Amino acid sequence: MDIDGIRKRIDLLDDVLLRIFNERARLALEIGHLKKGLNLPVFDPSREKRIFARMKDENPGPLDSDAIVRLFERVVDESRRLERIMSHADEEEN
Ligand SMILES: C=C(O[C@@H]1C=C(C(=O)O)C=C[C@H]1O)C(=O)O
Repeated sequence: MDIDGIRKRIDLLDDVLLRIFNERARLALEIGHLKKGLNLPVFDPSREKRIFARMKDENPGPLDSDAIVRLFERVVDESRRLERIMSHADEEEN
């Protein structure tokens, strides 16, 4: 396949990633609301460790383990950021 053809396939995958990143963030926000109601902290390091370990175990490559962890750290970092923004917005409303 030529470069344009491969780029079209990448664009389609990027569309899927965009949807999935946002769906994941929505679920993290739901958890954020529940944790707030239960007075639990946003950051759950043991849960994050389990996510990274599972993704390393399931990783088929060619990305190596370090790359997978870096990518998931970024994704999880953004969910935490969103949870905090939501949590502060709730506080300002009340
Ligand atoms: C969504 C949660 O909040 C945070 C974000 C996580 C994630 O994006 O998967 C995991 C743990 C928490 O630090 C959670 O506690 O599950």
